[in-house]
Amino acid sequence: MTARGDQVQASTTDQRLLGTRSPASFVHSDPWRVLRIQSEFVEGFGLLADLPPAVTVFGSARVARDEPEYELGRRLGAALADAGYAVITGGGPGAMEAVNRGAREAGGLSIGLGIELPYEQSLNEWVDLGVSFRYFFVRKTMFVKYAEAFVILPGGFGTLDELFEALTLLQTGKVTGFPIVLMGTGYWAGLLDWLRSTVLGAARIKPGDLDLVTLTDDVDEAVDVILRGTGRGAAGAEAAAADSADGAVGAGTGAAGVADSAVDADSAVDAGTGDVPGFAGGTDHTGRPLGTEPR
Ligand SMILES: C/C(=C\CNc1ncnc2c1ncn2[C@@H]1O[C@H](COP(=O)(O)O)[C@@H](O)[C@H]1O)CO
Repeated sequence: MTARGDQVQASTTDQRLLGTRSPASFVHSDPWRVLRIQSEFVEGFGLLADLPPAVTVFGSARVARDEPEYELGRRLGAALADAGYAVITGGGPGAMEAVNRGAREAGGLSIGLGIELPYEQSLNEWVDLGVSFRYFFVRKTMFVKYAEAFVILPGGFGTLDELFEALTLLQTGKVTGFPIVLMGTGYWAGLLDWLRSTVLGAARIKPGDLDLVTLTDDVDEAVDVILRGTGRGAAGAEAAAADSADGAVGAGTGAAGVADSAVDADSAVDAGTGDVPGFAGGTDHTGRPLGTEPR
């Protein structure tokens, strides 16, 4: 910038920064919030950049520990860990806790991306690596950017929001080769019927849009769909071979991709060893800040 004559200010930027005490209300202004938003992205990217291949699982915060859905989440977390995936959840109670718990118990990496809520809320005790976000939209970016697939367990508004965001990202081609598995045939049947009869009936979606999800009650099938859809393991190699024989390319085939230039192609995933080179900035399951030591 050049300022001459009347445009020259009486003080320098440094003088104003160092010499004036801003009113506290400044921290509630939008420019200040932009900095906070940026810092959440930086913290999230920094924490998660070196994750091994991961799957994000959504589901109700209100599932009790003695409900069958809790057991389902726990088995799913364990099966994903056994298949070599880190597991990412919202870090809360209910189905999120069940999935984190299953992953930890099976020796997998259990991640929780919490959200600041009006009432006190901490990450569940089964989270090994976690961070809490102020802003839903920043947290949502992390769920997509650092996972190769979504599994959606039965849930309420939060889960439905996450399901439909995932569907929209796939439908609009913002992400590709990104399996979405809905678990709980009985729970989701009514919604899928309505989508088929009313939404598809009114031509508000196209027939292929309903093929973007796989519906199952079977944990092994869910994992198999993910391995195939992301081109991993024996199931993935088989699916890739079938694709190349058919010359077919499309959603659910080949390695997962993200059709957004903001997302790095080489997102530092160490698929070879599954090692997690070193995390800083998060908390462990006791709430202690994680150090910079490699795990
Ligand atoms: C309501 C209760 C706790 C809320 N705590 C949450 N912690 C973390 N993530 C949450 C929480 N509530 C909703 N979410 C997100 O939405 C999905 C669950 O929403 P639903 O309406 O319960 O289906 C979940 O996947 C999270 O990402 C009770 O203590």
